[in-house]
Amino acid sequence: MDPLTLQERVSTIAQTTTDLVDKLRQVGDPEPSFEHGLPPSLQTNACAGGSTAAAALRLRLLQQVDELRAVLTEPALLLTPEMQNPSLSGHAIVRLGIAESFPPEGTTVTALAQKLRLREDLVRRLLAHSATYHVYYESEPDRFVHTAASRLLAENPGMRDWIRLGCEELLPATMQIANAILRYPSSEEPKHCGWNIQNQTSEPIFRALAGMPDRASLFARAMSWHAREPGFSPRYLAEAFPWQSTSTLLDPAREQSAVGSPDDACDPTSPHSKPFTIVDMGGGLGHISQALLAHHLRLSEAEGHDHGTQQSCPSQHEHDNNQGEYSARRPRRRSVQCIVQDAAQVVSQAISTAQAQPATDASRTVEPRIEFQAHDFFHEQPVKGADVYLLRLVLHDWSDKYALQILRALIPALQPGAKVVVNDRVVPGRHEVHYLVEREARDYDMYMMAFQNAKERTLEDWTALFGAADARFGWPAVHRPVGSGLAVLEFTWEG
Ligand SMILES: C[S@@+](CC[C@H](N)C(=O)[O-])C[C@H]1O[C@@H](n2cnc3c(N)ncnc32)[C@H](O)[C@@H]1O
Repeated sequence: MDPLTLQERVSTIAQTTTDLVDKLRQVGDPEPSFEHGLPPSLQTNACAGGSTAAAALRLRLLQQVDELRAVLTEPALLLTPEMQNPSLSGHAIVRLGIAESFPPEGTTVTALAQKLRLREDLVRRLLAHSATYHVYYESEPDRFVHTAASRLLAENPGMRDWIRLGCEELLPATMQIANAILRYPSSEEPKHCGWNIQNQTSEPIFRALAGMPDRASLFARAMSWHAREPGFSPRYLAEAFPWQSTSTLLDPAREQSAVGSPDDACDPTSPHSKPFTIVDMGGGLGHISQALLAHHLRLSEAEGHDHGTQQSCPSQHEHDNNQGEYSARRPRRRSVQCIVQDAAQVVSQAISTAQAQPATDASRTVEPRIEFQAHDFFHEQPVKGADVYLLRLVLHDWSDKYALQILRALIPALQPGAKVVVNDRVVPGRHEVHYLVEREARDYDMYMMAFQNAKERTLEDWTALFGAADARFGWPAVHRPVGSGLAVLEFTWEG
């Protein structure tokens, strides 16, 4: 426990504030405000840490202010935040259509209530409650205008879906965690969790939702919005991805040799002449594979290669005549192909979504390198000998019992040196990070517990899981991109 006095806390807050303001001035950004929200240099996932110096200072300030606030709060109120939160009015504001009907220029309560055919006093009370959380601002009696938060609510359907998902599915399920544990104390079954008790069904959530199209659709929309949050951008994975089949993230010398010489790339008998194959297991609609391929194309272009596809190999004559020059050239990157696997119905949706989208230059280059394949990851992996098997936000959906089954079903496909890349949350260890950073991961751990009897994992949990699946998975290379909510763990199959 931190023994700082109030005066010391305030002094550190003042110092961090001064540093932050200086940093914003240096980059020419305005200060944050309720009206406009955060300036560009601060727009990152607060709890994942900052990708800029200003964002890191903002995170430090939030932590210091949170501690000051908590130390000044009555313990009884620390224990009952659910009794005081913006969702008390926010959910109704979303469900009743107030959020999207609120005009950009602001409105009187009377006009808004008439437009929505709602009782005026109810609309007034909902907005007034929300305004105490800086969502709307009462600029004069009975007239409200937007803040940055309410504008986001008005303009962004994904934000509204996320609020509904939280209030209608997540929170009610967490309130049944204790009942689930009492009823099934040692179960690892997905159907024995809070969500099932709340919804009085013995079907695991995703199977049950298949029979509830409206709720399934809300779930899918909210999750895909959440996945686009800055801390979940696929670019973090793309940048940390082991692009060379035998490289490690931490060993540039090996990485260099693994790229292969130009001769390797052009020798059909060399392993470097085959496309680098990524199997994106539980890859949904293929959005992560698309991002990986687009990143790889940029890498190849930056290195002056022809997208890494048709590698322009010299003729024997050119080769003989230009041996010195040729050897001095930069190594080539292998071309990349992705195989996106998911449940059959998701794969059909992925194919029809891809066909419905208008072709762009980027999609014309990326899409031929993506193949969709229906595959249940509890059954033996059909794609043998790929370079990378990617599990992004997949294993956290499953208890250890089922995560082990997924990993063991993969083993027959693995060749020595193959990578299994996990892009998932790593719950920080004790005192490893500030508690606000840990809190976010632990909040999600509670949701996973309530949903599928699943879990978020610490690094020890991840290594123990892979070790229990098979000792040949080895020790992971761990990459924690700054600003990302997810880590990249790279296990190399030692075969
Ligand atoms: C949380 S989503 C992650 C999607 C994607 N990897 C991403 O990072 O956005 C989990 C995915 O696992 C898929 N899934 C669930 N059970 C599966 C199974 N038995 N076999 C294959 N895919 C499955 C779901 O359909 C869903 O697309």
